[in-house]
Amino acid sequence: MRTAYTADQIRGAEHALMARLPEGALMQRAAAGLAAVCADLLGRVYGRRVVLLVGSGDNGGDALYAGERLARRGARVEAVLAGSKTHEAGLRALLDAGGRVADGHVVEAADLIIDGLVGIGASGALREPYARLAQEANAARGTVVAVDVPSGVDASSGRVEGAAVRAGVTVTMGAYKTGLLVDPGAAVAGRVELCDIGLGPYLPDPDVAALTGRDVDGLLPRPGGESDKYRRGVLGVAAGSDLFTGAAVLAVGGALRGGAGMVRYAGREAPVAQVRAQWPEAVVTLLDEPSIEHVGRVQAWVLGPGLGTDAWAHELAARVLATDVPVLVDADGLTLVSRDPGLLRRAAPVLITPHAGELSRLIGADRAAIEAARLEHARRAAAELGVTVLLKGSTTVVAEEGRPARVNVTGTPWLATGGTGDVLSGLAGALLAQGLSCYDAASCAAFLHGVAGGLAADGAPLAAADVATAIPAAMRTVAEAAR
Ligand SMILES: NC(=O)C1=CN([C@@H]2O[C@H](COP(=O)(O)OP(=O)(O)OC[C@H]3O[C@@H](n4cnc5c(N)ncnc54)[C@H](O)[C@@H]3O)[C@@H](O)[C@H]2O)[C@@H](O)CC1
Ligand SMILES: [K+]
Repeated sequence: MRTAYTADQIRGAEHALMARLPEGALMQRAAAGLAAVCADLLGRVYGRRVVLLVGSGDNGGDALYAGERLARRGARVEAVLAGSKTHEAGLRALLDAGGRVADGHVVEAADLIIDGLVGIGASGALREPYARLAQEANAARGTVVAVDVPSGVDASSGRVEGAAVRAGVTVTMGAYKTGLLVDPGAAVAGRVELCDIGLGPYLPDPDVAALTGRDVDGLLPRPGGESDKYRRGVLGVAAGSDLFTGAAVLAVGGALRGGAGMVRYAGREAPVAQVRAQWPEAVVTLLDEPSIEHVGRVQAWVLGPGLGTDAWAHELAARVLATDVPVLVDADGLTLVSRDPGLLRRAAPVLITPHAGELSRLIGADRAAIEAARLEHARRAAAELGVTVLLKGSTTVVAEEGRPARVNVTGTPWLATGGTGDVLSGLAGALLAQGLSCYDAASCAAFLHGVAGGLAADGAPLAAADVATAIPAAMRTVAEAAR
C-alpha cells in the first residue's frame, strides 16, 4: 500500500523527528537524497549546468544544499533567488562550493532545473516572480526536478490554482504527499521518488492510500474447493433499455469476467435480446413490469447503466434499492437518485460510481469545482449521502466516511471512451457479490479496470468490450506482481 499525507500531517511528523536530531540534520538528509537523484539524471555531473529556483522557505534550502553537493562534484550551479529572503546558511554553502547567484535568464540553457520555489509551506496560487519562473522552467529544455512537490501544486489536495511547475521527476521528502497522487497535481509531478529522511515512525494514519497490485491480489476473492456458483456470489444487473442496449451487454460482460458465480440480468425486451445473444452464461429475466420479484436471489445489484430515467426505470430502481443487499448505482441510476434522494435511504450498503458531472447533480456542486478538487468532493458526497463513492475521471478516487480515501494509480487515457464505465460497474458489482465491502470492491475494480485498459489498449485505441475481455489478464498481472 502506498500511503500519502497532508502538509499538516507531514509537518507534525517532522517536528517530532526534528526534536530528536541536531539542527539542520533533516535538511541535509533531504538535500543528499535530492542531489543523488539529480546526479543520476545528469549521468556525468562535472561541467553540467544546474539552475536552482530558490524560494524563501526551507524548500529553497533543500535546493541550495543539493546545489552545493552538485557543485562540489563539478557542476556549474546557478541559483535564481526568487523570494524576498533566502535560506542563508544554504546560500553560503552553495557559494563556498563554487556555485553562483544568477543575474540573468539562465533557466533556458540549464541541463537540469531544481524547483525549490515552494513545498508544503505554500498557500494559494504562485505569486510573482514564482509563477513566471515556473513557466520558464516548463518551457526550458532541461529536466525539471521538483523538490517535495511541484511548486504550484497544493501538497494536501493536488489542487493547482494558477501556474505550476511541470516536473519530470519529483523528489518527495519523508513520505508521499496527497497532492502527488491526485490530479491535477499528480499529472504534473512526473515520476515521484521518495527520499527517506526517517519520518516513518512519526507518521499518523494516512490521509489517502493507493493500492498496489499485491494489495489487490490479496483482497480478490478466490474460489475454493467448496465453492459452487451460488456460494461464489450471484450478481443482479438492472441495466439497459430499448435505447441503450449496449450498456447492459457491457455491464454483464464486466460482471462475468469479474468472477461472479452467476450473473442474473433483468431488463426490457431489446436489451434482454442483446444480452441473451452475447452472453449465454447470464441468466436472463424479461421484465414485463418494473419488478424484480421473479429474478431470483442475488448477493448484490448493479443498477443504472443505460437504464433510462423514465417512470418505469424509477420504479425498478426503487425495487432494487428496497432489497437488503449491496447496490452499486451508476449512470442513469445516479440521475434517478439525484431526482429522488430518498431512494438512497436504506440499511444495506450503497456504492455510487459517478463521474464529475453526475456527482455535480448529486451534491449540487459545480462540475469544474469537482474536477479541481476531486478528493474533497468525493469525501463530501460520501459523508452527505452516507454511501461509498467511486469518483471516476483523471484520478479515480474512492471515498467512504471514516476511512482513508483511496486513489487509483492505474489506467490509460485510452479508457476515456464510451462504455468503459459500464464494464467497471459490472466488475465492481461482481466483487460486491463475492463479498467484498463497497470500499474494497470499488478500489480493486478501479485498479483492475485500469490494468485491463492498459493491456487492451497497448498504445492504441480500445473498445469497451476489449476492457471486459482483458479483466482476467489484469487479474493474472496482479497475481504475478504479488509473487
Ligand atoms: N524543516 C526541515 O528540516 C525540512 C524541510 N523540508 C523542506 O521544507 C519545505 C517546507 O518549508 P517551509 O515550511 O519553509 O515552506 P516552503 O518553503 O514550502 O514555503 C514557504 C515560503 O514560501 C512562501 N510562499 C507561500 N506560498 C506562496 C505562494 N503561493 N507564492 C509565493 N510564495 C509563497 C512563504 O511566504 C514562505 O516564505 C518542505 O516542502 C521541504 O522541501 C524537508 O526537506 C524536510 C526537512
Ligand atoms: K517545489
